[in-house]
Amino acid sequence: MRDFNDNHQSHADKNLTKRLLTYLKPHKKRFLTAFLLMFITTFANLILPLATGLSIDLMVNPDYTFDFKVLVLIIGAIIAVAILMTSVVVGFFQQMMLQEIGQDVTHVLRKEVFEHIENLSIGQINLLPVGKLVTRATNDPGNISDMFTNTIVNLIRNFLMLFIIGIILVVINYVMALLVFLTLPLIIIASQLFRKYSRNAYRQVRNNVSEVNGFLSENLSGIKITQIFNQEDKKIKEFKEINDKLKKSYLTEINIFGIYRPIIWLIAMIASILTIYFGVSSVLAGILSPGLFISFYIYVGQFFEPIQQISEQFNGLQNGFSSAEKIFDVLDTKPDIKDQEDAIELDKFEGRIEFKNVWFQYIPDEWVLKGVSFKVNPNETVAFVGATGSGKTTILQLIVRNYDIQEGQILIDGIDIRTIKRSSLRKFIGQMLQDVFLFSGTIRDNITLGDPTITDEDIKKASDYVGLDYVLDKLEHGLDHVVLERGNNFSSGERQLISFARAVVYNPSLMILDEATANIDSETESIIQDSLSKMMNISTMLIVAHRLSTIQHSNRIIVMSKGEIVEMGTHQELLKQKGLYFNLYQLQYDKKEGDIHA
Ligand SMILES: Nc1ncnc2c1ncn2[C@@H]1O[C@H](COP(=O)(O)OP(=O)(O)OP(=O)(O)O)[C@@H](O)[C@H]1O
Repeated sequence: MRDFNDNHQSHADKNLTKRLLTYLKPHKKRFLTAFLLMFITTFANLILPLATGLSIDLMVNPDYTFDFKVLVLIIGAIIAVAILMTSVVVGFFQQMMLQEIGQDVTHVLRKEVFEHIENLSIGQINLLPVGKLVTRATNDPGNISDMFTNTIVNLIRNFLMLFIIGIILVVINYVMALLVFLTLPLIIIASQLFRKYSRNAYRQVRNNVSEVNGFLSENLSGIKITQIFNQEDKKIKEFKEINDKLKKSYLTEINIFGIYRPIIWLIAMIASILTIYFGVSSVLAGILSPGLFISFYIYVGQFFEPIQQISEQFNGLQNGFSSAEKIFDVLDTKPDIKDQEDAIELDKFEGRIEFKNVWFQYIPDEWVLKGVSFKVNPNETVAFVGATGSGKTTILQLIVRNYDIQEGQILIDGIDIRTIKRSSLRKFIGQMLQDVFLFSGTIRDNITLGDPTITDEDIKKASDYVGLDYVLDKLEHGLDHVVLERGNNFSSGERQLISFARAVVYNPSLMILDEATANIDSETESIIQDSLSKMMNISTMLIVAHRLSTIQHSNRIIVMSKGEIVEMGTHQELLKQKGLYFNLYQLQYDKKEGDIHA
């Protein structure tokens, strides 16, 4: 699967544009109105220099009386103020409309990206760097919105201005206009170079921002380990390196802009000087009126502004497109585990589980489970033991269909799990995993996960079952006690108890415990085990535990080694076999053979 690389470009621009336009569709009317308003402000701005020139000509014309000139001046001033005011007001509404559209588009894109990521399989999510995903959900929608709100409209506005000013210049004096146009090749060369270098610089900035985001998100999560192992200086040095790289790329980008803008300004100055030289000569020769010369001069100043902006806006367009590509990459990544179209809804769960010659690999050609077969009957508790990495957790992950197997079959109550709706399957399963995750919020939020149908009474019952009541009693605000990010204000055992209550409150039929009590003291552990065995709705329990005392009383113990089942039986049966389980038990309790049989 792709890792949403920051460099690749694949989508054809046409398709990309088509797809992007679908996000504008709901705002078509507002967008077109904003366009119309843009035309109004553009024309208003373009009229004034011409009006100024014509007024000057009128003022210096001896054919008109003084009173008439004053009257024209007053009316002209009123009209100019009215035009300016209208332009400001219209500009305000145009901006408001565009910004609203931009925010709506950003909002929709962020939502789509997040919803899509939520539906990817655990296997796919494990492969994605969180920092990059954060960039996909924040910076990229922002770039697209900027493209819609600023770039496209202003790009069209600038082309329009360039075109109209060009015509006005030719109409006022085509010889002088040609002189101004002679500078265009220089501008085109400068703009091409600018686009090339600025595009590279921008790409560097993006990659470096992504790298900084990724580094921060990973290292802030792992800060405890950094501190415990005294690695702060090393991490600070590493961060300094990527931070320096980011700063350098920003500075390169700023420098490119810093060079480009004065170059355009210089060319504009050359054009202005030529205009003054030839303009004054033309006025003195009587070919051009003083007023139109001034209009021409102002228009020349205005002519170079859009030229400079167009190059920069092309970059904005490119940024928007490249962000769109990356977002669509995420959105086009199909979840690799999906419900079949005719997937069925489980209406009850009796508790039968069967693995039939299951082969599974996370990575091609690295088999983690090699032909695993076993059966679990209703009301049984089955434990999995074995060395680290032997495949115990993998078996549990497959039962909840976090991954699909490559060969064999997994049956739940005799039904292949690939034909059952995942949500329906998980409804019956309570999972207590090795890595407990708590969300920031309250204890109540963490147990109910926002499900309004779970009452405080349900929570109390679940808490009593798992021994969380002792923890809650100590807290002044009980269930409303605040849980900090990742549950950092609780001990590991307390965190396990909270997530235990979360698993139990949903009344699961199958309970999966993966090292669920590893951080809980033996006394609480036995209370929990007792309670779980009394819970009426739990028919089947699957346990992975390294502490063998935890699983001794299971109906069956399955011993795993290197992805295969090597032994199966009750605690006593396995001890008698004197195989791997016997060795594990001996190692753990440091007991002599005679003691074990006793
Ligand atoms: N997401 C993954 N991607 C690739 N390989 C994985 C992944 N998860 C686990 N593995 C590999 O699969 C093998 C079995 O892992 P599993 O977690 O099932 O072991 P386990 O028996 O539960 O170990 P432990 O007792 O340490 O929890 C290991 O070699 C592990 O490296």
